[in-house]
Amino acid sequence: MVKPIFILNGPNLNLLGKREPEIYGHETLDDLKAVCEAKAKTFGLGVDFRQSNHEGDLITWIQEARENASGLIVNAGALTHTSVGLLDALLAVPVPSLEVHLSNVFAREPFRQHSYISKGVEGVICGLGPKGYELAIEALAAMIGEGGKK
Ligand SMILES: O=C(O)[C@]1(O)C[C@H](CCCOc2ccccc2)[C@@H](O)[C@H](O)C1
Repeated sequence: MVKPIFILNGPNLNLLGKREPEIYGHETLDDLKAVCEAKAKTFGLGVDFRQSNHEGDLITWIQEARENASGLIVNAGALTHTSVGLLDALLAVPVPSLEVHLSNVFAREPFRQHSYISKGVEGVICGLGPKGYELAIEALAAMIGEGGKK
């Protein structure tokens, strides 16, 4: 049995669809979960989709992914721009990992244009909304199929 893809979402992503639709779209987090589950199913993969407003939860879940995930997608929210703890956790993950952002962070405020966590993943997708999550799942499916180790 192939282990699921962990999809971990950080602070304030529980507000998706409720505020700032001009930046983050109208889809709710539940809508995004459904999109991810449907996409993963086309590759015969399951999804473990989580969200927390707490850095420690995300660190614990990334550590859990070491043994229990076939791949990892992280949208760390604002912690992207602050957290060495998340980077250290990601550096210890042996499975393929990708960073995703709904918005094009490079077209926004300067402080959003640096990621502490990008050094801990294989690749980054940003600016494509929920499609970015779908593309990340497609990429992970290919990476997992190629042997799946970082
Ligand atoms: O574009 C992304 O996915 C971000 O990770 C979203 C973060 C924000 C999380 C969502 O925050 C919301 C706030 C209000 C309404 C909806 C979402 C932001 O801090 C990053 O720079 C880029």
